[in-house]
Amino acid sequence: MSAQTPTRRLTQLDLVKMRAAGEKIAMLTCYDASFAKACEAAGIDIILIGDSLGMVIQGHDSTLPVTVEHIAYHTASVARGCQRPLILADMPFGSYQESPQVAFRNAVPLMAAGAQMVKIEGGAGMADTTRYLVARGIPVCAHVGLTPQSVHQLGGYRVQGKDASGAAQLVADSLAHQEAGAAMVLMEAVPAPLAAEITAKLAVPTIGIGAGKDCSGQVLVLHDMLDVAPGRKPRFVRNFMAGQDSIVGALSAYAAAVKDGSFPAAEHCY
Ligand SMILES: Nc1nc(=O)c2c([nH]1)NC[C@@H]1CN(c3ccc(C(=O)N[C@@H](CCC(=O)O)C(=O)O)cc3)CN21
Ligand SMILES: CC(C)C(=O)C(=O)O
Ligand SMILES: [Mg+2]
Repeated sequence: MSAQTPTRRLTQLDLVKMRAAGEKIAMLTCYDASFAKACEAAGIDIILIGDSLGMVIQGHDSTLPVTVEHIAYHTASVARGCQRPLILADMPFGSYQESPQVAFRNAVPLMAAGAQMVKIEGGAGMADTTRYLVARGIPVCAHVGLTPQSVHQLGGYRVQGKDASGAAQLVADSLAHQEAGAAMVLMEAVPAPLAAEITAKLAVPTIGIGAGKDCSGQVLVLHDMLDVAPGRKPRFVRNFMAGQDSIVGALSAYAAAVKDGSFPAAEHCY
């Protein structure tokens, strides 16, 4: 954007235009106002207030203990810190699975806190919830593939869609959410060729994390790509702090690498 362009929040319509224009969408998780300001300075398009905050902020070993109140608190903090990025809030474990009605009730405080879209995990079985929220004015991003809130059912944080039936299921899951009105589909830890096939089949933008370079955009967990904590990281993480002397520099390097297609490289893919 030029300096003259008035700053306003990106909307789901802007994401559709970006996909159509072939401009990659750069998304990052973020949980507070100061980092939101840094994300904005770096040209990040979408900020996700992820339930990964349960792990990187709260120190739990899964995302399951995160509540609607936690996400709302961090969403309000992020919203105060930036003007341009689209604000996407995760619906946490237990806040939407029971029924579409419960999902709507719990999406309300997230939208009131400043979210423009909410994200729910799950396949075709959650499409009716997407439909219910969308019919009531709440844009939805569907999160398919590796769905961390189901870690105990999946038997760990494992790559999804590796065999033919798993791949067919992921295609069906993504199409079901699009048909139900999802504005965006996020795919986590799926083979790159499968994510490319799904992106080609869908009209809505797709966001990948460990899903190859052919998605419409990419997302990473902020603390992972800044290499805040030592230790083993998922294959899809790249340390963008390396060679940078500031946080905004690292975030800008990430945005640039997403936009020019150099991230993710083959070494980050399944
Ligand atoms: N800090 C952080 N980063 C994340 O990306 C993240 C979270 N937390 N919390 C919620 C989930 C959990 N995530 C994870 C965690 C580990 C792997 C992982 O290590 N995967 C193996 C793949 C194993 C296989 O081949 O099936 C890998 O080696 O990448 C993937 C996603 C992604 N999300
Ligand atoms: C890893 C991303 C996609 C997420 O859902 C989160 O940060 O909670
Ligand atoms: Mg999440």
